[in-house]
Amino acid sequence: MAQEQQEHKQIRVGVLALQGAFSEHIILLNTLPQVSEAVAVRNAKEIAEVDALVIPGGESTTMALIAERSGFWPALQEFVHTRPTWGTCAGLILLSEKVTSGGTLKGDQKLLQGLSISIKRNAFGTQKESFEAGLHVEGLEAAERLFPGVFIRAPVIDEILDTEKVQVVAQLERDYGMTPKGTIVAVRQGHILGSAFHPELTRDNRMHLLFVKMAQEWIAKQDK
Ligand SMILES: NC(=O)CC[C@H](N)C(=O)O
Repeated sequence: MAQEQQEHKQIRVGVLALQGAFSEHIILLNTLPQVSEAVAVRNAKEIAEVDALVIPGGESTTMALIAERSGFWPALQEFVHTRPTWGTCAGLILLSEKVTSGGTLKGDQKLLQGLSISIKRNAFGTQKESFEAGLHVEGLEAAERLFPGVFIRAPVIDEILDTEKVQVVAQLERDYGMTPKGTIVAVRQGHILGSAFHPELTRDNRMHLLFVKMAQEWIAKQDK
């Protein structure tokens, strides 16, 4: 597990807990000394009390539906557009600007749209086609040690819509079935990070550290 010296103020991180793999994120975030506390976020009141947000994997359509029906969607969208946010898998889908294919809802899926990318859902097939891929991740601590990318009914980023704003953070190192080497699986745009894989399902907290440091730096710049 990665340990780092404190440079910035500790942050309180929320994990969207409407559905999906949120507890695993909370556990890994709580291993980091940079995090004062990681908590579940389910409504507008709770989101107002965190410095940064993680949107976990799960089912993007279900999460959107719950957020909308409970009246949480506007506060969630406002947060995503103004504060550090990281989406993993279904979270990445929700953060994208456009969904091109895959799944049942296709073009009319409700999205938070913080990342100028287009997404293909379920790009690798069904749950059975889940796999683990070693990844080089830009900015990761001890980057020579590949990150274990766990892909479960994962999306891929099929197009970057704004190449000036969006930075590629990880790509597949080889072909996986029909999905070719070089396919983009993690990106960053300003205060938003997105990954197609599930770092919360590993014992490696380096992606969480990467996000938390990114959030701390971004917050420190805003406070200046
Ligand atoms: N593991 C995941 O988060 C899968 C994402 C899911 N296929 C979706 O479309 O939302």
